[in-house]
Amino acid sequence: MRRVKLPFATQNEGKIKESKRVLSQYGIEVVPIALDISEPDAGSIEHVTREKLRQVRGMGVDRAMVDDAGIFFAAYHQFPGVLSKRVFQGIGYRGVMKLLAGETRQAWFEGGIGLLWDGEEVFFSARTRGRLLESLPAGVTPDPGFPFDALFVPEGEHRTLAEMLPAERERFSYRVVALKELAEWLRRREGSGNS
Ligand SMILES: O=c1[nH]c(=O)c2ncn([C@@H]3O[C@H](COP(=O)(O)OP(=O)(O)OP(=O)(O)O)[C@@H](O)[C@H]3O)c2[nH]1
Repeated sequence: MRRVKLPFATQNEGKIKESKRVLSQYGIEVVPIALDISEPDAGSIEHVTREKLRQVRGMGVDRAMVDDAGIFFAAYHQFPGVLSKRVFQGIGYRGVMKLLAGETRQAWFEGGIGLLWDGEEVFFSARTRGRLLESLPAGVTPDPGFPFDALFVPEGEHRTLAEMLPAERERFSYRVVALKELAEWLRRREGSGNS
């Protein structure tokens, strides 16, 4: 596939780093763009992702990617989900620990990626299951954009996502799964006839 530029409408540094790393392997150059998008505070990840895409389209952009993601605690119903950012900003690790005291630690991440490509809209999604530790492991400095990575141990692992190198983390990242699907879609779309 010839190199393509993919504008990414996000303010989250963690999402930018992860998507650049994955998509550069496919010849896709992620270019962050700052757009003023207001996020609905209810509904599914797919609903919020599609709503972000709708707003981007409304700004006259014809090629862009958006990402919406969140963590879901098995102890609660669809929570915090699309509210993950706001809930964490409000209650921090101390509040999360209180919410989960005496409850199942099972949790999953769910992420949606929306692609707007020459007027066409495509949605990709994936999940990663795991559990949340009862406290932050010693020596881990949480990434402000990905605070739950510091507590989240994916199924089949004993380390948190934050303790893994980026390349190791790829095996467990729902975002990477969705990004790879997006890359394959773009390869099919842009691939033929190009070097
Ligand atoms: O530990 C984490 N590892 C991840 O991989 C991850 N992905 C999402 N999240 C959390 O869920 C919120 C979603 O927020 P979100 O999708 O609304 O994004 P955001 O507002 O940060 O950026 P934007 O893309 O909307 O500009 C984020 O703030 C984080 O708290 C993650 N936490």
